[in-house]
Amino acid sequence: MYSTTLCFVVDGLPARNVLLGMKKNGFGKGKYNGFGGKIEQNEGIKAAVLRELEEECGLIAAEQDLEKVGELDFIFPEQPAWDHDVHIYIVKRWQGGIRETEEMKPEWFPVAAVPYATMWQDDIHWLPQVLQGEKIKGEVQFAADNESVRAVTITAVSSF
Ligand SMILES: Nc1[nH]c(=O)nc2c1ncn2[C@H]1C[C@H](O)[C@@H](COP(=O)(O)OP(=O)(O)OP(=O)(O)O)O1
Repeated sequence: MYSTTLCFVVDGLPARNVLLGMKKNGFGKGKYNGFGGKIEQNEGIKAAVLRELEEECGLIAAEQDLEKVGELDFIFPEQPAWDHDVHIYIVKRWQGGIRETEEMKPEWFPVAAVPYATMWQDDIHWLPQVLQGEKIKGEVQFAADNESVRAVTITAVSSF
């Protein structure tokens, strides 16, 4: 099981607007998501969050501006090599301008218009809570098509 990061850029918490990226290549291509990717060997989790944020949408933030809001395990019973966990963060303060990169095309969405139909199918089960300011932990198990959700368990947690 490998570890990844996922960072949502918001204008406050509860969020009114969230920055999502349309993934242009690789895992999750064609889906909107927060910014993130694999944590490299010997890399701290927050350092990985900041590296991926800058690589994917050009924004520069500091470790103290990152707020951990979630931890999920993604399980693919038909494709165990894809099993991974994700450390989810929110950032409300940043520097630099948003830019499209080779990996992602960023776009702001009002929270009421988050494009869940064009996102990973599990997101509707936990992202609304996160954008409201809740913290969550859980597990998502995918079906045989490695896309549909077979089972989801999400619990609210008070802190990380
Ligand atoms: N079911 C799911 N729901 C979700 O919201 N995000 C998911 C997800 N499954 C994976 N992700 C996120 C986690 C992570 O930010 C990203 C996948 O990262 P990967 O590193 O596997 O992909 P990349 O193709 O970007 O590879 P690298 O650039 O080499 O890290 O997608």
